[in-house]
Amino acid sequence: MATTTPKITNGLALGIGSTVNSHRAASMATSSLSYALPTFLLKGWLSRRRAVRFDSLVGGRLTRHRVNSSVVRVRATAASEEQPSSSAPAVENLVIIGSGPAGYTAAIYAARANLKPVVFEGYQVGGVPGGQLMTTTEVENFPGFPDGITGPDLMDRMRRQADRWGAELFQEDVELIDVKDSPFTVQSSERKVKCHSLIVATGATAKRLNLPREDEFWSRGISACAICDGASPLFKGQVLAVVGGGDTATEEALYLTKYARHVHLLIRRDQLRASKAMQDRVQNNPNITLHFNTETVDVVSNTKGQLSGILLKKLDTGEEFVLEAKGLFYGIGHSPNSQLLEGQVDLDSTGYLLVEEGTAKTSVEGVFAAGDVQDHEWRQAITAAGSGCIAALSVERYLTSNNLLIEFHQIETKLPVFAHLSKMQNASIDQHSPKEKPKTEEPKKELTDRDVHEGFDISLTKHKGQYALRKLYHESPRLICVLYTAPTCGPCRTLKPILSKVIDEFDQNVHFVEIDIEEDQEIAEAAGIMGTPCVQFFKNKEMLRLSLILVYIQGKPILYHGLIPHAYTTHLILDFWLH
Ligand SMILES: Cc1cc2nc3c(=O)[nH]c(=O)nc-3n(C[C@H](O)[C@H](O)[C@H](O)COP(=O)(O)OP(=O)(O)OC[C@H]3O[C@@H](n4cnc5c(N)ncnc54)[C@H](O)[C@@H]3O)c2cc1C
Ligand SMILES: NC(=O)c1ccc[n+]([C@@H]2O[C@H](COP(=O)([O-])OP(=O)(O)OC[C@H]3O[C@@H](n4cnc5c(N)ncnc54)[C@H](OP(=O)(O)O)[C@@H]3O)[C@@H](O)[C@H]2O)c1
Repeated sequence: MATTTPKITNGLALGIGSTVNSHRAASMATSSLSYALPTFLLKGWLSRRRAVRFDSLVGGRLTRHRVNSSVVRVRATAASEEQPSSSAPAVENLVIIGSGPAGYTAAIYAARANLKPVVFEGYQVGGVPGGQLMTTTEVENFPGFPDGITGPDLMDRMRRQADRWGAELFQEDVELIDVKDSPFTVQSSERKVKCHSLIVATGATAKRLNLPREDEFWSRGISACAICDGASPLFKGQVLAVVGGGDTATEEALYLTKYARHVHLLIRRDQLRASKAMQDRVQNNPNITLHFNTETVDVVSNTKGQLSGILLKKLDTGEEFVLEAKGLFYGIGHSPNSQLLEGQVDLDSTGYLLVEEGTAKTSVEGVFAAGDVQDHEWRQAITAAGSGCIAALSVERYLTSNNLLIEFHQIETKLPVFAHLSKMQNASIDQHSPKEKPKTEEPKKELTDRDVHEGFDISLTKHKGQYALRKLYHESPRLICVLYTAPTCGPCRTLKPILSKVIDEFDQNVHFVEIDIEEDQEIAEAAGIMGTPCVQFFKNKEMLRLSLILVYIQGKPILYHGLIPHAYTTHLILDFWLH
């Protein structure tokens, strides 16, 4: 964090240390591979741009402020205390790892207790930021929403609530923790944080079947997210299969009936594990066939190399046969995301974090666990949220009883200094912009009647829909970035605002088009989209094979099973193409 020389303004010593330190917006492969370019998710580029810190000397006391949207937080230390040097790493009260219902609930409680929790929301390990509910449609059992709420909406509300109360949110993966020495160390992809307490709320990740040909057809017929990929042209009007017998599998089967000709549910036992309500729904749906005692052995392909069927084995008779289907969706449960904790905290034999019964306490004092990572039984959004609350309240007690707690008071402020700082923050962001905006604006074209009718204006950077894409494909001299989304796709929501920010930086050099694959099926089909979100780039009527460029930029092979797990940044990709 670069801190400028403090200057005295109205009795405040201001040292602006914006957290802006990078323009990177790294990409992440999630579910689909389109030509050479896989699905993208971009890192929390914005999250590093939000905070402005300053210190003040008022009445002989050093006070640390942090301006963050509507809140100034004030940390008061006695005048006699040694003042921390700006380079000395502070020890945080609490770090929370995870951004599902458990992580955000813990963040809300801890922030309201003035602990100023640091939250690592995750980026590409352990699922999507926002957690498992980002991959579902309606959540009908979370109290307070009598008409239901979509998973992504619910998570968006929780995030905003945590943010509003001053939790410090970083969309980064935690890569390493050390809880053997106190204070603990938490190392993310971007920073190292010392803390007195830790809440692990890393949730769980969808399991794979590990079929012999799984890698070959992953994102080309096999998917673990019906909500993300079900609407893609590859699956529309086709016969599909879902494997699993729990709530996830039954929900996915029901969802897929919206698009598929017929759905087969492949259940390994002679009964479903799903809740009664879900069992009733699948059993009463004429578009779903249930196959009990059925093991999924492998997938088979046709002469064109497309997935064309599923090799099944009847466990009661031993008979093997091929079921014709164009897609296979996994709904076989989740494994706890506890790899980080191995060797640090006690886990059970299946990897779940062990907690003292009825508490959030793990085997290490000061380390607490919440949500699915410690719960192999209930695994619901509300139980995860509840355990997040318990963990945060436990942390508060722990810090108080060990005399470690430093309070960060929340002051809702309309102080002039806030407005002043906001301006400085914006200035600081502009200052850090990697590129000057071009001095000469592209001349606006005259609008034709058709343009007006369709609302198309080529001088604008951002567009929507296939008409715009066709026009730009033929007429735009710029790099065209196309984002394919689906209305129910949670990861698309995570990606959109971040990608939009990256596009803003390259404003006059790029055209951006969002294609809703449900609305513009034809173009999604022509583009070979197999899942969402998916990004493609075009220049001079040619699609750019970016994976090759990514390899070239990084100077080492980064393709992994056809996806880019930790690729270079879209920012750099755009940079490369623009220069
Ligand atoms: C398709 C589907 C539908 C569901 N529908 C419902 C429903 O309708 N009602 C209901 O009650 N429950 C539902 N559930 C279950 C519910 O989603 C989970 O019980 C709940 O999300 C668990 O919350 P969590 O906070 O423990 O973890 P998760 O939601 O799994 O979140 C974990 C978070 O940790 C982050 N993370 C992981 N590793 C790291 C790391 N190293 N660094 C930083 N961050 C990391 C991930 O990015 C993720 O954000 C559903 C589950 C699925 C899969
Ligand atoms: N609407 C909702 O409320 C909702 C929606 C989704 C999830 N959830 C909750 O989230 C939690 C997780 O649910 P889930 O459905 O993801 O997981 P789950 O309850 O653990 O069910 C997993 C299913 O997959 C089967 N399975 C596991 N491994 C398999 C394999 N290798 N081959 C074939 N089948 C296999 C299991 O079979 P067996 O039964 O034989 O073990 C089981 O039927 C649950 O607590 C659930 O209630 C709730």
